[in-house]
Amino acid sequence: MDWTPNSWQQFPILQQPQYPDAQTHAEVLKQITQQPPLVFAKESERLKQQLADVAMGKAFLLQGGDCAESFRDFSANQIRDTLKVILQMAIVLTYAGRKPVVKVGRIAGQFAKPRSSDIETREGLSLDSYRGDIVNATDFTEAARTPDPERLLKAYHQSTATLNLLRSMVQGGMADLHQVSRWNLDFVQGNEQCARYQELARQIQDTLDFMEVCGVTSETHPALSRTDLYTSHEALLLDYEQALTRQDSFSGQWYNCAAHMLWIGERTRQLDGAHIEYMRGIHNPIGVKIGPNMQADELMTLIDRLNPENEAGRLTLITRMGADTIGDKLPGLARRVASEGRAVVWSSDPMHGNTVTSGNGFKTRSFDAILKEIQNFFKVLKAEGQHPGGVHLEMTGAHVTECLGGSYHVSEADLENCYRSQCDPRLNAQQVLELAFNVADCLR
Ligand SMILES: O=C[C@H](O)[C@H](O)COP(=O)(O)O
Ligand SMILES: C=C(OP(=O)(O)O)C(=O)O
Repeated sequence: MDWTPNSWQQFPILQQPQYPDAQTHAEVLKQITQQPPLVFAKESERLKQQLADVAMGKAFLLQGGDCAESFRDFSANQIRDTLKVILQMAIVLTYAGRKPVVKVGRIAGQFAKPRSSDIETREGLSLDSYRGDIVNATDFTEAARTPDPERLLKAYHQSTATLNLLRSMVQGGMADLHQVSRWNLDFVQGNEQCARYQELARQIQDTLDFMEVCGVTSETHPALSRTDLYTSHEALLLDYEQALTRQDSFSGQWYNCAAHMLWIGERTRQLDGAHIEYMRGIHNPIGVKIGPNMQADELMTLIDRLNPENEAGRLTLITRMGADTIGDKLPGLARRVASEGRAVVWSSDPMHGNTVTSGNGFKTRSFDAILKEIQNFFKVLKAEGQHPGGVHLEMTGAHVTECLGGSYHVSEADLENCYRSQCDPRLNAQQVLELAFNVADCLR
């Protein structure tokens, strides 16, 4: 069947808000259709080429950022801190793995959340579940939980402002390797990771000093002072994604211009569903979450639909199976993908299969389970002769206490100190750096 940006409307769809004010919803979508794109097709193609290197084992993918961006926490400092923690993790991984690290943020558009239940009930009152700031608000009142179409426009504008600042920061000097040892390490002071990071920074500085003597500086080699940071989000609200789907004037191909990379969530990847239909037609690099119930035949059909040309870099399979389940479930899938010669990036999301409720009622994840899922991911793929290509993390540069453990030993009692996530628990900056050193050990 021919694909068009709206052909998904002919297919069954899950996880969409029901807007009581349908007219305003239609008007807002029309306005978004007239807004400028956030990214260009050529940038998405460049990311696809870099992901092709990941698929071939020549680079590593780091994808991370907020569970859900929020209107409340939107600020320059928050964007800077998230970027910083992505760059720091990337430096640790680059140095350890001796391979380029492709950096993709869950940022500048990661607003919409799929939920396990459409309804939340508290003390006998049932309201719509919170679905991300792009849809409704967290307060438990009928007004706050009613989907408000104006939020689509607000999310679009916040995404553009976020991306604008990110572009300035990564091109304007913040990613300069010479800065690396000078970055304010407040967030790791006193922690054993601080000494490890400073030692790494010292080694990089030594190398840079040597290169400078040889005439290689940021001026002669701008790559030392700049980097690429790509954006990504879950393509969940298809009417919003459609409004930002544009035809490239050079190639005539369609691209989602709201982000460089989009992924399909575990809850919306039905083979005959609207999300697969939409994603098959856009030419961006795309990801799909692979939970523990995925069967090998189903996975092969999914790959055929989403990447019929077997283009390397087009498709990233993001496993999220649970630390204790991945060892049983992934080998069969990896073997089948390899035996049929499919060029995919394998990436590990160690967050979504390890969510638990703490004794004191917080939705949380333990650092140990997160690390264990990544270690098992590496173990399985190496045993199957496949490249463990990347990690996909919910993380923040802020000092939150949302995930348990790590070398600061965040305990159940600590969770209430700074639990700010509006949906799922994120790793904080210390936990990210600690995880980076552990992933680096896997890469070596
Ligand atoms: O981030 C992912 C999902 O939106 C989230 O895990 C769903 O959470 P729920 O099971 O509380 O709805
Ligand atoms: C919803 C998410 O994940 P999953 O689809 O794997 O549950 C997510 O990554 O935000």
